[in-house]
Amino acid sequence: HSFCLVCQGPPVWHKNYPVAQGNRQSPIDIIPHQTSHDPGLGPITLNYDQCTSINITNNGHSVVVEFEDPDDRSVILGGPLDNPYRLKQFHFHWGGKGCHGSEHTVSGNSYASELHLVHWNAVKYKTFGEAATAPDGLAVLGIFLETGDDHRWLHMITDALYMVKFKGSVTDFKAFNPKCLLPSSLHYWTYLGSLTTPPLHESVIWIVLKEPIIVSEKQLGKFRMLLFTGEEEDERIRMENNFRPPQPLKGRKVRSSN
Ligand SMILES: CC(C)NC[C@H](O)COc1ccc(S(N)(=O)=O)cc1
Ligand SMILES: [Zn+2]
Repeated sequence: HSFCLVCQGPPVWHKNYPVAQGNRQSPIDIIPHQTSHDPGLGPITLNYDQCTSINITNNGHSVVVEFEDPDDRSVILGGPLDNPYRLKQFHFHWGGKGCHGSEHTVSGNSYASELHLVHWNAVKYKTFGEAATAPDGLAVLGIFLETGDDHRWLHMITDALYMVKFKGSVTDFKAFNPKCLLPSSLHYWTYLGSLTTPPLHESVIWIVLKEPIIVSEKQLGKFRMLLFTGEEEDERIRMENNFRPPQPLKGRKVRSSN
């Protein structure tokens, strides 16, 4: 079964996607004391105030909230970025009950889950698809999720998950501003990497926030009621452990904002 990360997952992706064994694959294990502090790295800015989410969908790999991106209404800028990058979608990766599910790890430790806010360089490229194949085409902001108290805004997402239980389902999800999912500090690590699922394009400038957000086990559990399988399939496989393990650093530098 294609979704099973054991039989058809990361270990065999290189057969159809040889770039899986490339020199700038993601995620990676971030070792903080081995990162280089770069005083030239400024802060990142998220201009999400004119945010226009459209829908929420189960694409068989994750749950994705998509945005209208006809102009620079919602952009990330600064930090390692030479241009503003437009918000296209955000999605999550998570584990099974009680076990961890982040993609990036920190000194070998993984978090319960990881949120990815996916942006594309609309200054240099005409479409997301074109940007997704260019070395400076995408900027993904990674935010770790740690279990603890309820997150006061995450319920807006988890309350909608029952509507997109099956692979291929989509439902309206308007006017959600992901700024409410940010931690208090925007300090980050940054490095050059890739998409963490096929086609694994080496087109991502990764910006991983150091501070996790706190969500409850109950909220996280609602992600695990999603299914990898479609409504018409008789097998019902829970969507969990949809994360790629860390990949070789291959000599890359990880920089730290401060
Ligand atoms: C190549 C384009 C057109 N299609 C890409 C496809 O939608 C997958 O897009 C993505 C987008 C983001 C990521 S992650 N986990 O690295 O943030 C993975 C795959
Ligand atoms: Zn992702």
